[in-house]
Amino acid sequence: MIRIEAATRRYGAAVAVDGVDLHIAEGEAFGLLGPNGAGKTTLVRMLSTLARPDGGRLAVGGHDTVTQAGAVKRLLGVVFQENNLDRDLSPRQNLTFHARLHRLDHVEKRVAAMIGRLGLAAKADTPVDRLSGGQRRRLVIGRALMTEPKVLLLDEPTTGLDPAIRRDLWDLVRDIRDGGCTIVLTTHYVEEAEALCGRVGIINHGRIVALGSPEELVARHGGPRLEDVVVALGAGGRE
Ligand SMILES: Nc1ncnc2c1ncn2[C@@H]1O[C@H](COP(=O)(O)OP(=O)(O)OP(=O)(O)O)[C@@H](O)[C@H]1O
Repeated sequence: MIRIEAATRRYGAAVAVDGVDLHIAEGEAFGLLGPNGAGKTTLVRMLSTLARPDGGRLAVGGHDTVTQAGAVKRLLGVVFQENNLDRDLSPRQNLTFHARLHRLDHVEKRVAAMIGRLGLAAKADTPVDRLSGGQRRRLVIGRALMTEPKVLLLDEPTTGLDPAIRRDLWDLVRDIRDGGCTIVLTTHYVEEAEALCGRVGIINHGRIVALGSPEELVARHGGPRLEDVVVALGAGGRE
């Protein structure tokens, strides 16, 4: 579903992503794990067509992210770190606006179903301003799901949330994964990658320094936990 070949992106003299090769199969939940500045967001921005690679190529569903950006975008749901919701509007209004923008049919029904799925029925008509951080995050993810994407890109979906709320969001991500959507998620949190991802790439200084299932990485690099592997590979920084 996703093929990344020798992808490179520079900012001035700094290399944010440095020759990354990565294939992600349909239905996989893949985690990109690494410290601040490792290149995770840049890689996700390239996949989402927002940033062009300086070298190499990236393809989603067989479509090139540069020359076939429109086709790529139709397959994608993207959630970046900033919530960028309209804070004066309610969840229902935010989702309805998004659905109309994408010319979806049966908007009212779709929006009601999504609000139920997100567990936001009690807050459906409350301005976003008055929702908790966790509820806002759910809403942003739900908004990205409105178009029924084949691939969901989640850039640090739980950063800044407290642990209990983070676990609530994990349930939502598991539900999306179990529905067959391919997921690429970036995270600082080792336990998040272990909880959600069948395969993990550890990224540091723009390079993938280890790749495999959490269990494989622990076995290959000496555990006892994935966290030890991350630290051993020198990618251990956390917020
Ligand atoms: N627009 C930009 N202009 C200049 N440098 C940038 C830009 N975006 C990213 N960088 C640099 O590229 C490198 C990789 O950044 P990136 O945001 O991809 O890392 P990250 O792993 O997502 O980090 P974080 O966990 O902090 O979000 C960093 O050194 C960063 O300073």
